[in-house]
Amino acid sequence: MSAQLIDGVALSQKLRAEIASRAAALTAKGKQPGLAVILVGDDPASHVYVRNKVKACEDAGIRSVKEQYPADMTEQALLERIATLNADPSIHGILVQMPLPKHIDSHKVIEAIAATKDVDGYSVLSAGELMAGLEGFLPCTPYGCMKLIESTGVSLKGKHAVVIGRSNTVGKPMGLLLLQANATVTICHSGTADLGYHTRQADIVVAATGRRNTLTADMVKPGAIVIDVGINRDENGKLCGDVDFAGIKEVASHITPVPGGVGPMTITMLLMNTIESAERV
Ligand SMILES: Nc1nc(=O)c2c([nH]1)NC[C@@H]1CN(c3ccc(C(=O)N[C@@H](CCC(=O)O)C(=O)O)cc3)C=[N+]21
Repeated sequence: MSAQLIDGVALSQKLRAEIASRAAALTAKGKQPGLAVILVGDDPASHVYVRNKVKACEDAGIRSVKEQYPADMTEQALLERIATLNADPSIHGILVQMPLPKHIDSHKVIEAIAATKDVDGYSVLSAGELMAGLEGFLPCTPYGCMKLIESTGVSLKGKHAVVIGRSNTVGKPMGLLLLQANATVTICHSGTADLGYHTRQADIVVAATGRRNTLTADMVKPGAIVIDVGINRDENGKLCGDVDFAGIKEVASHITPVPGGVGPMTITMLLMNTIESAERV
């Protein structure tokens, strides 16, 4: 292996230690940070993620309130729960785990969360703040990816960054953050004609398609940084990302593993946003 591993667990540990000391300082002033996590339905992956988030809060001294509801919960009931949490001064962040059951309009739910508590950074206001270059809550996954890239010590200025994927939660905000860091940005997606043509020019590739082997070694410029946002299962049920790790690690200069890369950092930045929210009160 020639590439250096970008270790999301190690970076998370370092950042979570800082988060824990900020949480302790707030708690000493009688303002312990609090995060509400709402889970509707019984998607098994969602249960794992929510459990990890709650555990991470506990470890950092953030109070977490987990609310679990059946898949047939009405949209109205969910909106009422959010209204109650909006008004609760002990709660500084509200996260509604996605995806929601089909009969619930997730856009409406996200917009119901108080702007001051949108620690996921999913609301139209948070998205607009990022677009306008204003301070606001950054979506946790792209925020974590920026921290992972920063940790390599490589400056983004003048570099060509290629994002694969255009989701509202990852691809689009990722492109904006890279742009803000003075990279030249290309956003590729399922309609891109020749993906390899673009990625071969990239100094940094961020893969966020939710599809295994989206990026293979022949598509990577030697010395590139590769960030893998994917969480998929291979034919043996083993967790894997969007990139061919085994092949690309021989070509890239730095690469994130799955698991142990972007996933833990997503949770870390959620904790960070919750602390920032509590400090603003
Ligand atoms: N409102 C909302 N906010 C989210 O931030 C959100 C969401 N909904 N819905 C689902 C996605 C997915 N997501 C992950 C977080 C951590 C890991 C993570 O910790 N992964 C571990 C592995 C965990 C495992 O073993 O399955 C790792 O990559 O090392 C993965 C995925 C947050 N999401």
